[in-house]
Amino acid sequence: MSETPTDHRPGPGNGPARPLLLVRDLVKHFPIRGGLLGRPVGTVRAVDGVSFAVRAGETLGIVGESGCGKSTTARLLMRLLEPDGGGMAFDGAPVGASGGGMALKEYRRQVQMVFQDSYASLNPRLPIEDTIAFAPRVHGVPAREAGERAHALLAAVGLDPAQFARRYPHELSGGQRQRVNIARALALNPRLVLLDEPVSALDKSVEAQVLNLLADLKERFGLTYVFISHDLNVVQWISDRVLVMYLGKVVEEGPVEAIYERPAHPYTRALLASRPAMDPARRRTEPPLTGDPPNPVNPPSGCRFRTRCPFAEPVCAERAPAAADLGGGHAAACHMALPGSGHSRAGRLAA
Ligand SMILES: Nc1ncnc2c1ncn2[C@@H]1O[C@H](COP(=O)(O)OP(=O)(O)OP(=O)(O)O)[C@@H](O)[C@H]1O
Repeated sequence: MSETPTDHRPGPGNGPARPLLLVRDLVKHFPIRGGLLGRPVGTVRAVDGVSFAVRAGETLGIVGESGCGKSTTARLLMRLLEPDGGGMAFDGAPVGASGGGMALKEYRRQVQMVFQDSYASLNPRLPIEDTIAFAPRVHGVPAREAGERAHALLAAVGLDPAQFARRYPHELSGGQRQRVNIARALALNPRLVLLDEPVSALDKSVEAQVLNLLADLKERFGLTYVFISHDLNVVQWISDRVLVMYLGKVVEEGPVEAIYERPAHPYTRALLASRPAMDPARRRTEPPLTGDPPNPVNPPSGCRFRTRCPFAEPVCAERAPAAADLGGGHAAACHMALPGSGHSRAGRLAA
């Protein structure tokens, strides 16, 4: 390929509602070792039964406080970590499963990732055109073609190849380095790009430029994004649908308008009330988020948010809430959120 990546925009019979990635009951527990012998003394339940779908052509935002399992989920999706339970299917094929599934090598070509730390993910000893051309070379693309692809991608991310191709990472600004990382992620013509806090380390003005670039590239190449961030404003701007995580669980998901205008889970409501640009009138009526999340080694029984939830009732300690379908693809895992649950607060929370 001498030009930029293939256009993956959905064609006839290939509509945007089709799940490109299906994630079911994903689990990752990290053992904690202690003492001189390094014996297991506990388990961090980083991701604890997470299910969702990413539809072709959409941007799925994943939000939640630090430590809720966003990055672990991304690393599981990339298969940089092996899940302890659950699985994934890409375009209908089970990923990494023996017999008939999609081989990890092919999956890793179709799914690429951009990390927060723009410097750490680039090889400091390689000119950036060689970094971008590296993966295509490994996949057997001839050197000249891989070089042409690198130049086309540099141009696509707004870096003039004549000026930038032979530069090293330390000769670039943070925003320019993140553009190179985006170009590198597109070099194998992926269909899904996982973006883990891709703009969190950038100044606000540069952040806006990189977000606009990501939106343009998505449109131009028909990409699908999973966009992970703790910044609710950024997620609102870029996402079509949003997944809210708390202590290794999905607590709410839905179209971006539903999550931001009609949040149903007390955690989502508190998160939104805590963000800086929150509408002052609404902020006054919402209980703010207080304290830190509990230790994921020993999460609360029942609903994990109950220890910080102003609406918690005895039932919340007794059993974990199932996801209540609120219509239109909006769901919340809260005993109080299900309309018709008969609970006194149901109307108040779902209103
Ligand atoms: N390799 C590991 N070994 C042990 N615990 C880990 C490991 N990686 C992550 N964790 C723990 O798993 C939990 C989830 O971490 P994760 O990085 O996925 O959260 P996050 O939502 O991405 O947070 P942040 O925004 O701070 O990166 C945390 O309690 C974290 O300390």
